[in-house]
Amino acid sequence: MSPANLVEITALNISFGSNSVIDNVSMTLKPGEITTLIGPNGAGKTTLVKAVLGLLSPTSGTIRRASTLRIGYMPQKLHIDTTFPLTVERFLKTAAFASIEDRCLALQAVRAEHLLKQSVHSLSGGEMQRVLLARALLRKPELLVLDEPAQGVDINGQTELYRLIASIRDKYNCAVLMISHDLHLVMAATDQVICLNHHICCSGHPEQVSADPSYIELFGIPGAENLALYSHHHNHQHNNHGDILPLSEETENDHSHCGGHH
Ligand SMILES: Nc1ncnc2c1ncn2[C@@H]1O[C@H](COP(=O)(O)OP(=O)(O)OP(=O)(O)O)[C@@H](O)[C@H]1O
Repeated sequence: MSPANLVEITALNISFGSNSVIDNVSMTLKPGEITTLIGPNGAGKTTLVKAVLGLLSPTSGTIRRASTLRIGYMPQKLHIDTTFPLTVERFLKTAAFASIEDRCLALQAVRAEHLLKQSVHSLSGGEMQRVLLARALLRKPELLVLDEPAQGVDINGQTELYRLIASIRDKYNCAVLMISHDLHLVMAATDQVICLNHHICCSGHPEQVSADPSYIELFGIPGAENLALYSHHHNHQHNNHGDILPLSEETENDHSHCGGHH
């Protein structure tokens, strides 16, 4: 396995009985790279994520993980009994062995330190997702796996959440693998898009995928137009002081670069 990769998936097949859900999928996850899985309902996105997490075994093919890989997982939704009194602080304590400092740092990273003493039952959709994200960060993950992180979050909150995910990637240099249906919102904050419909229909940088005929066939032209509208052209980068710098030829051609551009 290449030391540059955190996860290497080769010719993966997963079937449930005669139902072939994952068909010959190969992909890699690298530190500092955000990979977004898109695809229609039932395409196998959750199945693929479960396989990456080690919760499902391949029918054939291989999944190699870097030894001692630490994974932080943010579930789509967490059902907490509303009769059970639970503050954010207690909720984070139940999740992983972590010091008070770690819990505060994780909450700071998601800009939710003010919620520490609040009941989890009183949080808004966006606040709850940020607390779930903080919980995933407690493991100091090298790979962060997010299953539809913006579920139940209003449109402004969604944009902010995806920005937050990109800033967490920058800060921790972790890989991010996420499932998303918010195609137009996610495009600006992703390095690699994998369009899955059991097999990989197309993959690559957001701009490439949104122009791919198999993507347009799956999601239609309006979807593609939206993406073109929202897709982010990296025509500059920033130094550590926030000054705008022209792109070097190398970075201009490499949209998966994860340095100071936005
Ligand atoms: N444990 C299982 N046993 C049998 N079939 C399963 C199992 N898990 C998933 N499937 C089937 O595999 C297919 C893909 O499911 P999966 O949840 O991976 O899709 P998805 O792309 O995440 O869909 P959605 O966008 O609707 O969440 C579905 O037809 C589902 O019924």
